[in-house]
Amino acid sequence: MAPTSVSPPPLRPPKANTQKYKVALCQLLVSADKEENIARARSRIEAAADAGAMLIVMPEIWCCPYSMDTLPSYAEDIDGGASPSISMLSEVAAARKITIVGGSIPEKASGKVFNTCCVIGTDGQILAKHRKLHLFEIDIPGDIKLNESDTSTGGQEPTVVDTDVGRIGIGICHDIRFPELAMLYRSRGAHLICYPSAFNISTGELLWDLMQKSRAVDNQLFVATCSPARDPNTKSEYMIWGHSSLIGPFGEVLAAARHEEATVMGEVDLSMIQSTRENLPLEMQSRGDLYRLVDVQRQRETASNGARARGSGERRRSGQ
Ligand SMILES: NC(=O)CC(=O)C(=O)O
Repeated sequence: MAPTSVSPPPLRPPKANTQKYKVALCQLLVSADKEENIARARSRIEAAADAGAMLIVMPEIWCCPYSMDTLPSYAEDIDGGASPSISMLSEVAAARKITIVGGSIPEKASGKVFNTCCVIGTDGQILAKHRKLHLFEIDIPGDIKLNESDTSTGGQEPTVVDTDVGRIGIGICHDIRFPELAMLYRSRGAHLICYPSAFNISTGELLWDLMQKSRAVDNQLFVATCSPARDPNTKSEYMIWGHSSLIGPFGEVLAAARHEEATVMGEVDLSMIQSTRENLPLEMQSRGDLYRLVDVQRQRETASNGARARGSGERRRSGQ
């Protein structure tokens, strides 16, 4: 099948028609005690909502330590309704009428473990579930070695979701390294891409700022990242980088944490997307005659819809 190029739909206003709103990034200190983590997260989210945040972004793996050895023992059955972490997020979202990008938690489903982000709407319902697509595999001799695929399974679907505060694309940590995913989200009309993350100090110092700004400026949209806080007393070799940030469509740093526990707030002004794209019209300048993004998922859907339509046409003609 010939690839079809992808151009973005016009940006739709968010459901609540909110052009400007506050985002809170809750950079939580995470311990081995799940109940304590949930209680801590709840009080940070409530405090951020009280301070006016309409969108809260949580870290990658915030209900337990980001440790491949112990992760599966903390996994929760989200679809089976046995997830204390997601229940808490739903309760708070509904009570405070806020949207939550719920970081990620280990999810157990079909005998597997996924690294999963739930997006919760202002009525407390799960609007979308994103399973980390690209598992983190790294081996720098003498520095860091980690294989997420030893314990986790990768997801199969990119995630773009309409919320009261706009259209949001989701990636989890290592997903940020794949520019095509962010381009796909832009092509599907995302205003903001959220990357709950848990970068470590080996990669974070050089790459963290660079990648979040790149995803934002390449696609001329907002990027929000949220990490757990660094625990200076950790016995784990995996030392968290931190530095949760909100980046604007021109690469502006609108909010940034350091490495310790903190909630940082920044403002998203959706009109900045349009003005950046008018001031610097990359979309119009891009050379679609030389290169282009292919939305493989949409292409598959179109092909299978076409096959279904042809099948039913043939059945009608043959009187079946
Ligand atoms: N959790 C991760 O995916 C970590 C990562 O990407 C990193 O560079 O650190």
